[in-house]
Amino acid sequence: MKPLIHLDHIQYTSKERTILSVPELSIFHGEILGVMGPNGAGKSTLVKILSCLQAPTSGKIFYNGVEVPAGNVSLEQRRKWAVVLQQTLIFDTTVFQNVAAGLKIRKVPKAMIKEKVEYWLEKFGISHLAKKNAHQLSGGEAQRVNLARALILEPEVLYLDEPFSALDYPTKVRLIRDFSSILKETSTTTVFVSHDISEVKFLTDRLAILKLGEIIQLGFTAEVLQTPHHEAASFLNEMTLNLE
Ligand SMILES: Nc1ncnc2c1ncn2[C@@H]1O[C@H](COP(=O)(O)OP(=O)(O)OP(=O)(O)O)[C@@H](O)[C@H]1O
Repeated sequence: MKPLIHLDHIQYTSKERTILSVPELSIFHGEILGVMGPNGAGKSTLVKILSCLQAPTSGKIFYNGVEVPAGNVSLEQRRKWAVVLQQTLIFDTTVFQNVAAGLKIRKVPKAMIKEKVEYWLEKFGISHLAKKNAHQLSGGEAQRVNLARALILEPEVLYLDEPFSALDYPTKVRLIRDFSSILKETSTTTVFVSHDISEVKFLTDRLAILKLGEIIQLGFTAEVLQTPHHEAASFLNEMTLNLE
């Protein structure tokens, strides 16, 4: 199977320090790839390089088999993906206008914007908030707006960098359940950075464990979690430590 995205000998160095070194990584159409690893392992750097927010120091990125000029990506190419971060980037206007923002920039006709926004507000269970100022939302509501704003653009790839980490547990569970069915329905190829094993177990098809800028294990999520290799095992054990 031909990958949607392929990294070939990607390195990112800063002040002679290697922050990321990925000899090879393929991401396939419709899959949800989880990325876990300790603080500073290079997870966000990987997402920034995959989404061309940051150019690698060396190496090549292929999208649908075609090399992407990492430092000089066209707007058309950039619009094929959406990035959602932990901090919600909400504009000081209504929820409706927040979700509509990307379509307006793309000059989509008004009637179609209305139809699409209503559809996505409904999908994320926030139709009742359409007229509310988005700055008055709870964290969970704001993250729903953020995700709706990304998915309304029908991105070919969705990059999520710890989008649920600021939410309380029940809010997180409800949002992840809704979000998981939306991702399955839309078959959106997704890269999902998380610190939470249960999130990763529930949402992802494959899992990459990163340590000191290198992928130390990559495989089907259930297999990686059940039979982690030596170094991945010690990281996963630390993740499940409790205070008792
Ligand atoms: N542009 C940069 N210049 C210099 N150092 C950087 C740069 N970007 C990241 N780093 C460093 O690279 C390492 C990896 O950072 P990154 O944010 O990718 O890690 P992470 O795995 O996402 O961490 P966390 O779990 O804490 O969010 C860190 O030590 C960080 O300080």
